[in-house]
Amino acid sequence: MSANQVAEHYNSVKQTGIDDRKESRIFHLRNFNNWIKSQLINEATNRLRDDGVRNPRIFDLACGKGGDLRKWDIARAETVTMADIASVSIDQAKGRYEEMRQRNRNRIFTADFMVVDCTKEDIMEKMKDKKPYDLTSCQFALHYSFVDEKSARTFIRNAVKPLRPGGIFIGTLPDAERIVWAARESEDGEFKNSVCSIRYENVDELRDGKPPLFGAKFHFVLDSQVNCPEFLAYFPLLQHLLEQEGMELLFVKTFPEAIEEWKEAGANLMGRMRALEKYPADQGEKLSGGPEEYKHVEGVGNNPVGTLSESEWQAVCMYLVFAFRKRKTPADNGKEEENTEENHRNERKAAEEVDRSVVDEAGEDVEVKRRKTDEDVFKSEKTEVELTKEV
Ligand SMILES: C[S@@+](CC[C@H](N)C(=O)[O-])C[C@H]1O[C@@H](n2cnc3c(N)ncnc32)[C@H](O)[C@@H]1O
Repeated sequence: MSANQVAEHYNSVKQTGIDDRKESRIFHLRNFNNWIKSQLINEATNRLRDDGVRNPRIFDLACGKGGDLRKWDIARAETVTMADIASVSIDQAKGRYEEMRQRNRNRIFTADFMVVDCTKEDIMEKMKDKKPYDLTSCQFALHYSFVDEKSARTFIRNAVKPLRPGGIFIGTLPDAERIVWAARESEDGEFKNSVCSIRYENVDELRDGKPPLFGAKFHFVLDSQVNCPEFLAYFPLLQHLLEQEGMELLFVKTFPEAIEEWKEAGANLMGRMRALEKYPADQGEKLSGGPEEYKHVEGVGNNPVGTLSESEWQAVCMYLVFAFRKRKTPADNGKEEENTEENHRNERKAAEEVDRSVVDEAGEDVEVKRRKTDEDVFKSEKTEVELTKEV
């Protein structure tokens, strides 16, 4: 499985229209994943504001078709560099950006687009603008690089090298421990429900209890769309590799933990993004799954709640969010001291802005209903990190 095959796969994925997306069995799951990304970006940009950065410089690594462009506008980005291995995706991202720029009459961040294999090339050599970045975001993509150690290390270096000291690296990725647990629960290494299936390729590795740290291949099919093979990225290993690149962990959460943390602050946005499905459905509307998918909310009677079908929830439980910060050297800290007065002024301005945006927000209130089976999500495997020397 080479990076070229990943590019070929993503280049051949058909772009879907809004109507197709609405009809999809996983309409709410997709919206939900977008909500998680929005909350994560929000959390990171709030931390940057605390550092006095109001218009962050952003590197969107493995940006795909530019699905996060609007989020960068909301984050008041100064500039965004978008990189992906799939040239067709980069063309679509450019097209979307141009549309946004025209709609906003040029009052939008500047953007730069690059087709690049981040497991092989040095991104810094390709970047036109060498000024350091405040935030790198890598959504649902980092794990592809875990095909082997060299690729993973190169990808990770590319993610963090462009950051300034104090800069933040955020991302989402499949939760390796959860996936191994789900595959082990099944007889043939395949977990399956009505929206997704996850098959671990080498079942013997699971039986031996030792999937490899790199090259642990699995196949994820979502809503019948076959994806290219993916690789487990054990979080303790990822953390170890990032620490070697001068990063420190801010947080890691499973998606269910992230929901618990962000559901109040993000409730309005959740309503607007239609991240949850209304149960019971309005008259004339259909639920996206069969009745067996909503047993956990059967008791709500006529008081509608926001929820996800059981199968979508199981898919949600397969992911993690994380954030790391680039460590500052004593010299960097000295520079920060000199700017303290300016930082305070910026912080006050930013606080006023946050207050205003809260007042501006209008949207349906939603209630997040958790499932009884949540506890299952936190079962984990012990991971040992044994690595070869620097590649
Ligand atoms: C699941 S998509 C996620 C896209 C986007 N980040 C999002 O959240 O919608 C994974 C992306 O990773 C990109 N990718 C995979 N391997 C890559 C590599 N070696 N270098 C750059 N991009 C890569 C793919 O082309 C694809 O666009």
